Amino acid sequence: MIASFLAQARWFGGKGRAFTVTGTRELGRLEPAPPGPEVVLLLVEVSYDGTADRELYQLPLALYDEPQERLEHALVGRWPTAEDGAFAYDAAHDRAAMAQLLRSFGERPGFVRLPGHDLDLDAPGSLFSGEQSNSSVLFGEDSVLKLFRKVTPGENPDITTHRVLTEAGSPYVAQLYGWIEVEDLQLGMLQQFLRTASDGWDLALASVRDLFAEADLHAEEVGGDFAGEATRLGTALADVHAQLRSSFPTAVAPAESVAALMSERLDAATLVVPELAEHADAARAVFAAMAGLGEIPVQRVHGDLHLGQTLRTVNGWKIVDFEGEPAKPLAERLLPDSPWRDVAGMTRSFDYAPHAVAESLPDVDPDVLHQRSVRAAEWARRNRRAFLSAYCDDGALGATDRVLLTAYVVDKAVYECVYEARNRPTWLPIPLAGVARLTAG
Ligand SMILES: Nc1ncnc2c1ncn2[C@@H]1O[C@H](COP(=O)(O)OP(=O)(O)O)[C@@H](O)[C@H]1O
Ligand SMILES: O=P(O)(O)O[C@H]1O[C@H](CO)[C@@H](O[C@H]2O[C@H](CO)[C@@H](O)[C@H](O)[C@H]2O)[C@H](O)[C@H]1O
Repeated sequence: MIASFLAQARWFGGKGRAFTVTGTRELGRLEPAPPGPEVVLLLVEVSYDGTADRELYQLPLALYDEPQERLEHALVGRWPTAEDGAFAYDAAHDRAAMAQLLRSFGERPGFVRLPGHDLDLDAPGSLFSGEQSNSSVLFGEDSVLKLFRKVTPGENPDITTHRVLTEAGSPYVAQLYGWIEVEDLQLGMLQQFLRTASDGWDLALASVRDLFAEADLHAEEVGGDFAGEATRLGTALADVHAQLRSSFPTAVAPAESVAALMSERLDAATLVVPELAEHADAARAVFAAMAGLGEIPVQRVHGDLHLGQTLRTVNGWKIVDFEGEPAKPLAERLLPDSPWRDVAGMTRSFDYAPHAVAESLPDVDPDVLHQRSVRAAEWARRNRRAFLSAYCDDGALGATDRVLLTAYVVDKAVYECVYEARNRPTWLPIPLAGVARLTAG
């Protein structure tokens, strides 16, 4: 029953692989506060058939004696109890269960609350993003609880990075209010709800649509020009990187080993996306150029930055989700990395946005298609330049930085090919064309 629930959940990372649920463990129970349910903090172990791979997922359950029609879509199955067996629902979808979780902050061991914010413990909860790697529940207009779905023992970088930036007073993140920690598992993160936020990805798409609607104008001439925002994003990222450099350990890494990892990732990606093979030699040449750079500085970074991880508020841009690439093992996500990885992530996003809009438009004659692709490239170039220039504090990118950035951009586009093949196959052409362009000539 749990296996079939997992298989259809967007946040389940094992989609497309044969797996078995090899264990469940209760991490705790929150007593019912009638008419609310009993909440079981459940950990599910998943093993992938024919491999030694194992993963842990958090599936908090709301147990009710009677079926709950309003929660039908979140039914996990029947759960054994002393009596007949309860109806078990994914608790993230249940307001009453989430209210119990919120009220536990500062009350129950493991529900850690940071000072500095008068938390509204009675705010009503509603799931506002169940379609991501994790599930986020909004409490009134006060706070957001992100329940981590795939969990690994040890530090969760989303919590520790937010904590450091909150304590340093960074204006570029939502303030951390607390977290849930049971044994050595960090299960959830409670933070400031950014009430006035607009998603950076949505704003970028709106800007591109504005450009496409004005056949005779250039990107800088349309009302929805995004370059000012791209500039502010560059400033925000530079500031966050500087803060992370001063708060977490820094080091240097041999460029040769980083380049070797990129090549390995390319080999693995080519098995999933065979179309990458024709660009593999050119991509390896990009990585080889980087390998010759000696040692490169590394530090705590975001790790999976793209426009969808940025929110525009009345108080400027905020960066969210410091968990790193969802597919990477935790140990790897905690390692210091090059800040160019984040810059590359944004660079790729500036390429994605115009091409995602172009892909969504109905097919038309070749001249229009050509014109659209020229204008998509123009939008991407303009915003990439604005972002980079602000990131470098209006200075130009040095030759070494350019080589590094190019390698990280290619690496990111290769990663995206695998991500799209697994999650949104119709979008695969976007990063694939990116790899082709980046490695051409
Ligand atoms: N503090 C916040 N306030 C308002 N919205 C937020 C906040 N944090 C994240 N979001 C929104 O929720 C979405 C999911 O958050 P994110 O941290 O990226 O979760 P996931 O790990 O599931 O991808 C983001 O795209 C953003 O739009
Ligand atoms: O937000 P997540 O941490 O789950 O990141 C994953 O999903 C992203 C898509 O939601 C994916 O981003 C890719 O698509 C974006 C448009 O939807 C685009 O802006 C990004 O540039 C592109 O990488 C991300 O790679 C993946 O890790």
